Amino acid sequence: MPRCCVTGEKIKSLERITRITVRQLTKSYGANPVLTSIDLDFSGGHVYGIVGQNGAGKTTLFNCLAGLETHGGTVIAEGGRLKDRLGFLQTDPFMLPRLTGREYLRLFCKARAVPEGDLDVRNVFDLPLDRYAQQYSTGMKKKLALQAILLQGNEFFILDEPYNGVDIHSALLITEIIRRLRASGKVVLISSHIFSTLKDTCDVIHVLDGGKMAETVEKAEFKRLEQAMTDFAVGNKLDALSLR
Ligand SMILES: Nc1ncnc2c1ncn2[C@@H]1O[C@H](COP(=O)(O)OP(=O)(O)OP(=O)(O)O)[C@@H](O)[C@H]1O
Repeated sequence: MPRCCVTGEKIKSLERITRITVRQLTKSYGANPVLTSIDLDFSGGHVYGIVGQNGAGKTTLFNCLAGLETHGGTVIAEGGRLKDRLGFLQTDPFMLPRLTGREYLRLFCKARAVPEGDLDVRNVFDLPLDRYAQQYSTGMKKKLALQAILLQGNEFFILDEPYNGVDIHSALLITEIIRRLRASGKVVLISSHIFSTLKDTCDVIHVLDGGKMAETVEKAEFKRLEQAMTDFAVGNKLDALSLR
């Protein structure tokens, strides 16, 4: 049967994002270059970390990959249309007023035409689903937004600071979720300002510096990267405080 005749549901199950290729991605705000000639390769079953100082361009890169910003260069996905298979957890997820957590999850499921199932059973973060999501705490909003993109069954996950604001149990759960996404062949891209969270989950860490990809580090080299970052961050700055 030709692919175009299969029902929408079946087409979805055939699609699998196996590889994403980013070439010469460039972004400027006015005359201000923010990302310069970024080349990246992502493949299924891998977790990629992005680190960089505040303002290095991580969120801008994510917005470009998610199609929320115009940019130069190309983002090519093999195996399906990226925007139909992308789950983007933003740093501060936006919640519409007067929408409960349950309605938020339903909206995301409807948007992808996937069954929502029993949301109380699937409420892995124990969120108060019948409260207005806008009134959730920072960590609760983050967990609700993550839950929503997981329910959608996406193939490519961009997690912008997924641990930001969440409690210790949720952080442990998120780490396990990321491991399982990798095990089931998904592509996961994470940014975090806490090195240990990346060390635990990533296969590769990309270092973004002033909008340029400065370094790509494999797992075997994470310790060296952590030490280099610590040396750079601390240096002799604390001498002035006479801390020992
Ligand atoms: N809409 C915008 N208009 C103009 N400049 C912007 C805009 N969004 C971001 N920038 C600039 O682009 C640069 C990169 O910002 P971005 O938010 O991508 O950095 P980041 O690495 O995610 O930082 P952080 O770690 O603080 O979240 C910064 O200099 C920022 O001021």
